Amino acid sequence: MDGVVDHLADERNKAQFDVEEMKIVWAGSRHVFELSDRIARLVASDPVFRKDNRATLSRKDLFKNTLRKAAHAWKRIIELRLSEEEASKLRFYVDEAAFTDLHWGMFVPAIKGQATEEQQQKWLPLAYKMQIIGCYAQTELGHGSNVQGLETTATFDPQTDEFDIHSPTLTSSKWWPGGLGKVSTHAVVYARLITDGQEHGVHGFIVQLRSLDDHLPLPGITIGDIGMKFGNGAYNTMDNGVTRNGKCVRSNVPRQLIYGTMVFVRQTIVSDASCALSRAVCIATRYSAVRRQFGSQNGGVETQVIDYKTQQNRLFPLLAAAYAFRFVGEWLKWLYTDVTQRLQANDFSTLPEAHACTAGLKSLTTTFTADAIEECRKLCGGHGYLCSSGLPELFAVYVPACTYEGDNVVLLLQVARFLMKTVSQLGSEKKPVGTTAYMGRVEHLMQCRCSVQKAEDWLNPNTILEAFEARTARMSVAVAQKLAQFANPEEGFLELSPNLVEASVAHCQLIVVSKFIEKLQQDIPGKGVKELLGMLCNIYALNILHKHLGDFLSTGSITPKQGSLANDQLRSLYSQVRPNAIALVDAFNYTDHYLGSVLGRYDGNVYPKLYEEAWKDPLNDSVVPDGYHEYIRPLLKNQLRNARL
Ligand SMILES: CCCCCCCCCCCCCCC/C=C/C(=O)SCCNC(=O)CCNC(=O)[C@H](O)C(C)(C)COP(=O)(O)OP(=O)(O)OC[C@H]1O[C@@H](n2cnc3c(N)ncnc32)[C@H](O)[C@@H]1OP(=O)(O)O
Ligand SMILES: Cc1cc2nc3c(=O)[nH]c(=O)nc-3n(C[C@H](O)[C@H](O)[C@H](O)COP(=O)(O)OP(=O)(O)OC[C@H]3O[C@@H](n4cnc5c(N)ncnc54)[C@H](O)[C@@H]3O)c2cc1C
Repeated sequence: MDGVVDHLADERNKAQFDVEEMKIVWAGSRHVFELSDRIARLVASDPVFRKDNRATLSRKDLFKNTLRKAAHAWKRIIELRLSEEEASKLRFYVDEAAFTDLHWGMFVPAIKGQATEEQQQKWLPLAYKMQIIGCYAQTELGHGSNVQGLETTATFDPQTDEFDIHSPTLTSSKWWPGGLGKVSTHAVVYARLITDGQEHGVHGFIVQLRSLDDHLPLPGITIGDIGMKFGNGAYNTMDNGVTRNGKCVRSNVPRQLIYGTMVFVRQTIVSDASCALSRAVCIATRYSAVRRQFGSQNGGVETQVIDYKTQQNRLFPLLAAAYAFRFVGEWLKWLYTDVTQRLQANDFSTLPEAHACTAGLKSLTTTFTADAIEECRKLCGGHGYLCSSGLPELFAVYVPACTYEGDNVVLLLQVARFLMKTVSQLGSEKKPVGTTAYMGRVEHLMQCRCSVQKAEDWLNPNTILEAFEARTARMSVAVAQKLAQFANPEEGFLELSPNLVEASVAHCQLIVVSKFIEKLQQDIPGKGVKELLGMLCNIYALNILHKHLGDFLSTGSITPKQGSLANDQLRSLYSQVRPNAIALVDAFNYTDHYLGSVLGRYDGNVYPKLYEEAWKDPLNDSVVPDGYHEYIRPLLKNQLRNARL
């Protein structure tokens, strides 16, 4: 900030906690903080990684530009001998959806998680050196959610010792895989395995798609891009592909390990949610402190919009959620590491819980984040609608996260199956453990009474936890009792699916709240850091309680009076967080390059930069627009009408 006026300096001076220490908490460790900081600055200072022109480029130019950036990123990774961790941070800060996301995020993990030792030795070195580029080809035109409904077949031919991958119908074309359309040379293709005329369900196969010499599709394979997607720029940097037919290489994988890749990717999506959410919140918070409307007395300054309680009521729960998702993401990473170690030792016992947690939290955090980005746009008023605010593009890139890697409702129904199984086993030998351990106290939770008598009582973490546990246990038991009335359980499951989804949401919210509370039990250094995190935890929990008051009241988990007291406490928490708001978003340590927003600039110098940015639009290249002579001038001169007379 040397030599630059900091318009947010007063705000930064108000902070009541140690921002530098909060940066470490947010990053996860001092090591990660220092590494991220160094790589973020490296990317921000490199002109090739410029991204402020994305919204105005044509699809072809946009895509070529993405290829250029990906190639440059790889060059820098090699030149600087970056570690895997540094390289992945570099791709993160380049901040452009690209084929590399699928290569590193799905193709490599799928091989690592599903291929045999021999296959890994063959394919991983090629993939690590990017001598082959891979994608993940599961979804078809006709089926995405229903994986068992995929139509592509892989028939083993003992004569040639090969699998013949065949898409017999239009609907069996692979449709959506990122990177498939124009770039990938290889894919992990999911197909129904057939040997000796017998079917063995869906398996993954490594298939070469394109020649490594001239990039042309191999014989029998038709490939292309599926067309423009939502939003200009945004996800259109990605070539989502369609492909049909194909001869094949060889592979075969242990059935259950296919699930491991989905568990892994969903876990990473939860961590990514906190990044996208914190980014939107950072923009909206800084701008809310810069923007002033109304309230001026005798010609004095107007009120900063962040001081309006309605603005705080919309913004601060999103800020709190960004931190909450960060911590639940950390925990989920631990859970994933644990389940992976067990899977390697052929222990599948914790897979159902890992599946339920990753599926449920992926659904909860992405739905919330997509809605929150849009709310942040509205929090920025009219200027939020400008591409230079960064929010429209962020929304367009982010919103498909609610669909990819499992539609969010379909995933909540998976959680519901797990919950219903847990409830049905209550009272048996099998005790609920992990995230469902609270069900072990179901008798208490069905009849306990919330003890809150005054607003401050809601600051007690045990009180919050018990209210959330009671709500979830009661909703789950109620729907399980309704299910039991159906002669056919599958029919009952379909009929009651909206109630089941609601119980799943409650369960997932409970997980997030409980992991935030657990985080606060750790030793957290730095003046005021733990106190601020405690406030955010309470805001996250009490805001959910307020938004889902119907659940809490109808289950009798709290009384209407206690609901009202929770709301009073929320307002008081907003006042306490207010002076710390800017510092809390500074703790994300985002560069202006990464934020990509004039409204969210670190220095708060919004108006001159908005003005400057507007002049850069290609429409302003000429004062008189193209088309004036054909269409505007004749109108103004009434020439068309005169011609008719
Ligand atoms: C501003 C600029 C910003 C720029 C940012 C740039 C960054 C952007 C980067 C973005 C990159 C994003 C890349 C996106 C890539 C997307 C990839 C994809 O989408 S890949 C395709 C993913 N597809 C799915 O997820 C399909 C969803 N469907 C399923 O997962 C399953 O089929 C199902 C969960 C719906 C289950 O179906 P069902 O037929 O009912 O069950 P099954 O027979 O399959 O299984 C029965 C049994 O298994 C258990 N199960 C199911 N799944 C799992 C699992 N994953 N792990 C463990 N166990 C699982 C299930 O519970 C059943 O158990 P049971 O005990 O029998 O009850
Ligand atoms: C940007 C993007 C990138 C993608 N990248 C990849 C990729 O790299 N590789 C890949 O293989 N795939 C990819 N996909 C595909 C993605 O995984 C699927 O679109 C996703 O799994 C959802 O499946 P679907 O499209 O079949 O939705 P559908 O299942 O057709 O969903 C349509 C509607 O039906 C509802 N529904 C479906 N089943 C049920 C049910 N049982 N009960 C109640 N409601 C139900 C859903 O909630 C939804 O509202 C990508 C998709 C997008 C948008």
